[in-house]
Amino acid sequence: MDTTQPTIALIGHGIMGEAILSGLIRDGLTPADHILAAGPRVDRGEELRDRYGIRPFTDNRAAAEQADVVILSVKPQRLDRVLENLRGHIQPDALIISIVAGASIEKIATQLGHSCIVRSMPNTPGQIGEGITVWVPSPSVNEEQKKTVRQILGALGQEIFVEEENYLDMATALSGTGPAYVFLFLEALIDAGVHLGFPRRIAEQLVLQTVSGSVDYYRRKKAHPAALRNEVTSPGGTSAEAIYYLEKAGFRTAISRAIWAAYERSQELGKDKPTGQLKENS
Ligand SMILES: NC(=O)C1=CN([C@@H]2O[C@H](COP(=O)(O)OP(=O)(O)OC[C@H]3O[C@@H](n4cnc5c(N)ncnc54)[C@H](OP(=O)(O)O)[C@@H]3O)[C@@H](O)[C@H]2O)C=CC1
Ligand SMILES: O=C(O)[C@@H]1CCC=N1
Repeated sequence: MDTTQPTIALIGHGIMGEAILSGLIRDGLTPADHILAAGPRVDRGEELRDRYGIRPFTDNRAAAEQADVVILSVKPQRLDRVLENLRGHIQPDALIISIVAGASIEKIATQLGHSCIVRSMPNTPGQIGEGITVWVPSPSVNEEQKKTVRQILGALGQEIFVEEENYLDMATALSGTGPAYVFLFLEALIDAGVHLGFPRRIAEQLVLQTVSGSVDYYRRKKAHPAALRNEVTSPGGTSAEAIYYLEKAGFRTAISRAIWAAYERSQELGKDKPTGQLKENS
């Protein structure tokens, strides 16, 4: 094992944990034997070892004790127990990177008894290096460590450094949760195509290329989305008719309210005892 390379421990090796470790290996940033992936299921650890060559652990402490960088990638509801268990088992100069929705730097620092923390919010397209991550460091993260953070998070795609932690709850609502909105929209369009009478395969092809083509067009034209929408919207035409119905159904308001709800939920998840209560009529 090359001792000059940092050792990275992932505490939680689910969807996002795998996205991070696969990105690190794919980009040649970390040799697989420097990645320790901890989680309760032996079969999952073995699956990741066989697929990537990483070192699996079922004991979080054993992994964290050896690591220069500890990445917290468990569900928010598991975090309290995990932090309590890890307290006193982190190297004094280790860097902690959390991707846990809602969990504040202060909460992690207090529960872990460690001050060098980065809070981040990636998203699932990071699994193919096409994600975006927003991150904020605690004051004790030094410049060298910030470089390390950029490299690690860069393995998931783009990364954006921010200085205000409140942006993290906002990013959780917009980009962290964002793929869920996009997939729901894709699903709704495909189902509408099938409802019209298209075979599903053709509806999927039409929707996928329309959405990806529109995104690429927007990226290249650098025009306001409303200007590009107007290009499609002839007076008295089909687009004007469809958009009238979407606006009448409260399309924009529904999206805006959904994102505010996700933002508030992210703030709630950071509280000591996050609940799973559904807020009816809100
Ligand atoms: N999914 C997403 O789109 C995004 C998620 N996040 C954040 O990433 C974090 C992980 O989410 P995600 O990867 O989706 O969730 P997963 O459920 O896929 O992964 C969580 C992993 O943690 C493991 N685990 C459970 N308990 C412990 C424990 N005590 N110690 C160590 N590992 C444990 C689970 O094992 P087992 O399955 O055996 O229980 C599982 O492998 C969350 O905090 C979430 O907020 C951030 C951005 C995007
Ligand atoms: O639903 C969730 O809690 C996570 C956080 C970001 C995306 N999904």
